[in-house]
Amino acid sequence: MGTKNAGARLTARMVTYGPLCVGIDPHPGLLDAWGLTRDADGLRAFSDICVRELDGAVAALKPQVAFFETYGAAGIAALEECIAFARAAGHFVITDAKRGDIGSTMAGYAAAYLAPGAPLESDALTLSPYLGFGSLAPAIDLALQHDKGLFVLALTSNPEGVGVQHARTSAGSVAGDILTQAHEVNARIMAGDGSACGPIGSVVGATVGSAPRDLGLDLAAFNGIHLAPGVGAQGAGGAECRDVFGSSAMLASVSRGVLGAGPGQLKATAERFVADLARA
Ligand SMILES: O=C(O)c1cc(=O)[nH]c(=O)n1[C@@H]1O[C@H](COP(=O)(O)O)[C@@H](O)[C@H]1O
Repeated sequence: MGTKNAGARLTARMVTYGPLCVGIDPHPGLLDAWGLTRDADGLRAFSDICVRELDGAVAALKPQVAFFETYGAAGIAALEECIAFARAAGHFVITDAKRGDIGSTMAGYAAAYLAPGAPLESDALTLSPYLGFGSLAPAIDLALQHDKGLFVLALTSNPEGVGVQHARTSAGSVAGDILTQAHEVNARIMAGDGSACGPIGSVVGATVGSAPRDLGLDLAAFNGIHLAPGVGAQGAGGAECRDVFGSSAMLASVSRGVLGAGPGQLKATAERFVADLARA
């Protein structure tokens, strides 16, 4: 194990570049708008532009696998190239696959994205804990073994998540239980490596408004990074991030809000989001 866990490494990047992650989400309409083809060549060109223009501008890049899977094997090959190129350029890559399964199947997903040398090896992976937080154990074990990061869905940015995530449990709420269990894993790792932040982050949408308060959650007490999608196209900005997260360690995630600006404008647009977050 290295000297700094993935959460601590990402924290250092957030200090250097600001708390912004840009999603590489090659929507078909964006491929059209960028003058690219709706195929693997288009995905490859789209990814290259994102990686090059956002070099030295953001703490992390987050390729969303769905937009690559659409094109089958050729799309997955483009995703492999996207991740490898971004990591080689020095980016911290959070692959957004929202994986969640059980036992050996979960282990398979984890190996795909977190094992050193795997074709899709990333710095971190998004996970869905809605088959039970404990079902994520194979991914957690592999992530800890190889100093990778995980982002576990807690309070997602979409309104449909409420019915599941706000459900009450004996200890509080489903989302609260997920944060608690992630916190416990982080505490163990931080005790071992002396870091101020653990490798298991959460996903809490910047659009969730008063939900954390309503559920009695103290996001600032969490010992990992909150990945906060919902900024930009889904309506949240710096002010909403401040209201939801206060002084928490928060990494705002924007896809269309940056990508919509088009080639040549990605860096300047990302910098405007960083400035808005800094003001808030
Ligand atoms: O895990 C995510 O990144 C995620 C979680 C969530 O609660 N909401 C959410 O929108 N996302 C992802 O964040 C991105 C949001 O894209 P934009 O709405 O275009 O900024 C998409 O790739 C979503 O899949």
